[in-house]
Amino acid sequence: MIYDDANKRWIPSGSSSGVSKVHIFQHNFQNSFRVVGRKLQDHEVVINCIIARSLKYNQATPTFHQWRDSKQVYGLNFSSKEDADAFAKAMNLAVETI
Ligand SMILES: CC(=O)N[C@@H](Cc1ccccc1Cl)C(=O)N1CC[C@@H]2C=C[C@H]3CC[C@@H](C(=O)N4CC[C@@H]5C=C[C@H]6CC[C@@H](C(=O)O)N6C(=O)[C@H]54)N3C(=O)[C@H]21
Repeated sequence: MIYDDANKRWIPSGSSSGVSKVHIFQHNFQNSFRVVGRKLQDHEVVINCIIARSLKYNQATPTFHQWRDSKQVYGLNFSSKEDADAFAKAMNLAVETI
């Protein structure tokens, strides 16, 4: 999800709401990481953002985590606490590695 600051509400990122698979890719040579999320149904890319060293990852609830970059705030509504924990672990590891 993306936070629509103008209208003070969360909106599904991408063309419609739906379940996506979210990965963290490591770029070997540039020691950089990128979060990419794609809709399960049609593979639409719904999130694609670089993880910066300064990223602060906020676990607002056990299944809703969020972070911001210079442009916007990203939110992930996880389908399970286990998924949320696994993603948070990978995200924090990525931020520490940069
Ligand atoms: C200092 C700073 O930037 N602070 C950020 C957080 C942050 C801290 C440290 C580093 C990075 C970040 Cl990002 C910040 O405060 N932001 C980021 C934008 C977000 C917007 C709204 C308000 C409304 C209340 C709260 C919220 O979003 N919350 C509560 C749990 C709740 C859970 C599910 C998601 C699902 C969709 C929506 C809903 O339920 O309908 N929703 C929610 O409603 C979800 N909040 C926030 O959370 C707000």
